[in-house]
Amino acid sequence: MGFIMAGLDAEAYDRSYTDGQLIKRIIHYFRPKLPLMISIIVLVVLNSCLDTAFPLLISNSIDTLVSTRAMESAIGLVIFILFSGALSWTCNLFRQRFTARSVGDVVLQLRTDAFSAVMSRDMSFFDEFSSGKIVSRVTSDTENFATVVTLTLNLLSQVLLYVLIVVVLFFRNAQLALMTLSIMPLIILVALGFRTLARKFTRNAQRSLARVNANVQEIVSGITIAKNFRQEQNMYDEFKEINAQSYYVNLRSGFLYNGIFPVLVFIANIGTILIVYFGGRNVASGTISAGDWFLFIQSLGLLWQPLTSIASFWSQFQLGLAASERVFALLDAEPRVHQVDQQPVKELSGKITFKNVFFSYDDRQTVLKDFSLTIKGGETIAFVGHTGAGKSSIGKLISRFYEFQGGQILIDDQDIRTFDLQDYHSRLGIVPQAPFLFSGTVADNIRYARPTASDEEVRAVAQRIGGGDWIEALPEGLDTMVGETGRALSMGQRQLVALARVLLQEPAIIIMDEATASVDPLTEAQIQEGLDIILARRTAIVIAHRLSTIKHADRIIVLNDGRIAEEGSHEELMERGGHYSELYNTYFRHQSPDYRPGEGFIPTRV
Ligand SMILES: Nc1ncnc2c1ncn2[C@@H]1O[C@H](COP(=O)(O)OP(=O)(O)OP(=O)(O)O)[C@@H](O)[C@H]1O
Repeated sequence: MGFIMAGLDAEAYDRSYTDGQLIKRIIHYFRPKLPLMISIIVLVVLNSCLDTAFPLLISNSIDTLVSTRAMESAIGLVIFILFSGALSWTCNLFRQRFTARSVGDVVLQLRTDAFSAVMSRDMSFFDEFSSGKIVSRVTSDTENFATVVTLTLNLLSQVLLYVLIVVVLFFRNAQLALMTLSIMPLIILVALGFRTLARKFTRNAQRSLARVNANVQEIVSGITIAKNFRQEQNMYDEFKEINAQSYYVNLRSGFLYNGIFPVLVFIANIGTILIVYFGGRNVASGTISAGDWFLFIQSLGLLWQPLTSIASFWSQFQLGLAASERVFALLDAEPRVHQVDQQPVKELSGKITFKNVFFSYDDRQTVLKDFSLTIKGGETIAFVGHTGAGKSSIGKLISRFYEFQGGQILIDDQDIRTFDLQDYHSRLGIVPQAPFLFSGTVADNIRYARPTASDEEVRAVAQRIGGGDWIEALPEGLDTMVGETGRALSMGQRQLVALARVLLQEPAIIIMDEATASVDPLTEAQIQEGLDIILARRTAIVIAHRLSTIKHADRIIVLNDGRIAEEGSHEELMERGGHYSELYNTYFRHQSPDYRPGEGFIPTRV
């Protein structure tokens, strides 16, 4: 049992909505479709009237059969059956078409909203939640939402039919009508009890599917590492377990749904037995006509149908409601990064000030504690420090990807929280450690920074990086396809594209997480040349891994456990013989051209 439910907990941003709230939200989406919805309702009413008239007319005809004009009534009946059949078919056709159109349009809108909600979430959201699960909210959950609406419309037509038939039956014989309806409370009670269980089971089924999606997505993205470490069997075993969970969860909900239907039909059949027996007695005693008896028996099917179909619909109906709940939770997820104003960001000199900043990703650990630092406009700062010291976190805070909990961050002496974030990001160039390229050509990827840039501008910036030699080395130059995530290019080439991209953007502040992957000396030189151009005249925050970058920086900041341990130039810090010289000997010294393996370390004066 534990295994079946493991990992199916709600996401932190999930929330529960009442049915009323959900329906209100759904109606809100349908408001622009009002004319189409009115047409659908008119067609539903017409359909239901025709379906009610059908048994009514046959019942009347049975009564007239005993009269002398039996033949005439039979012909009239045939004509009516043909006419009402054709009309009902036409109404149904248009109803289905209108429904498909309006539901399709709403799903289109909902999916667009879900997608833009995902796009606007801050980075903490993506760190916290698996991309596979987010994907399934935008794709399959919005699809399931469509089902709920289509079913509701079908249900509406059935309920209307139900009401019409009940009215007709009461007019014919109130006593028999009451008897027919006496079973109804029992059916409703069973259906309601089932409802709570069904919602829970369906929600688990969706979560287990999202888990399968997330697992497959992670495995496919990390397949190189998996193969490298020969983890195929482990991955397979993990998938088998998650897939088996999905199987059991679905099996359980299948049993529930399949079990409920026969129960409801059984209760409905008790109603039929009552009507056949008591109705037959009434006919024999002459209280009701044979036609009326037929009408009651015939109507029973129509009467139970909506109730039993509510139950059989319920699986999909619940699936749709749970899906819409998940989509709305995604839409309503609270942003963690809060801007207090939306001021436009014009030219920036690039001065950055941290004033007593406190920052943590979660409750477990405070990454920056009372952190203060001023970076002058145009200055190049190299952050160094042991892994986990907080270097990248500083970059993420300047990028405004995460919210800090205390203190102030000022950009050009203005609070970072007052900026229009889109505007601010356009002044910020970010070069990640492993550059991500989108499928398309090299030129497309460079142009990503400024879509309006002409071919000449793209070519010009590419030429500026490393003299453009690297473009010649690509099979089709700037038109070379980079493949998914840039897989068709070497790591060095990807870095060069990323540099050209940021150069085209002309940002005021550059945040660069320097690549640790080693590249050949020629590419290294091209990258260095590109960096010299990019970092000049801009504020640059470099999470440095290469000795040459560190030596070229205006200032080196040594971080230790979220605090500044030392700062100064390479020479000053080496002279001091503290934390930096220790780091130098451990990490950077082997990159020096003067380094000879086996000659030992430069002694530090700690
Ligand atoms: N998204 C995250 N969620 C929770 N904790 C995080 C997250 N990212 C980093 N941390 C934690 O914050 C601390 C600082 O991480 P950070 O990435 O800033 O270090 P770093 O100095 O850049 O390390 P490295 O050189 O290895 O990249 C680490 O202890 C890390 O475990």
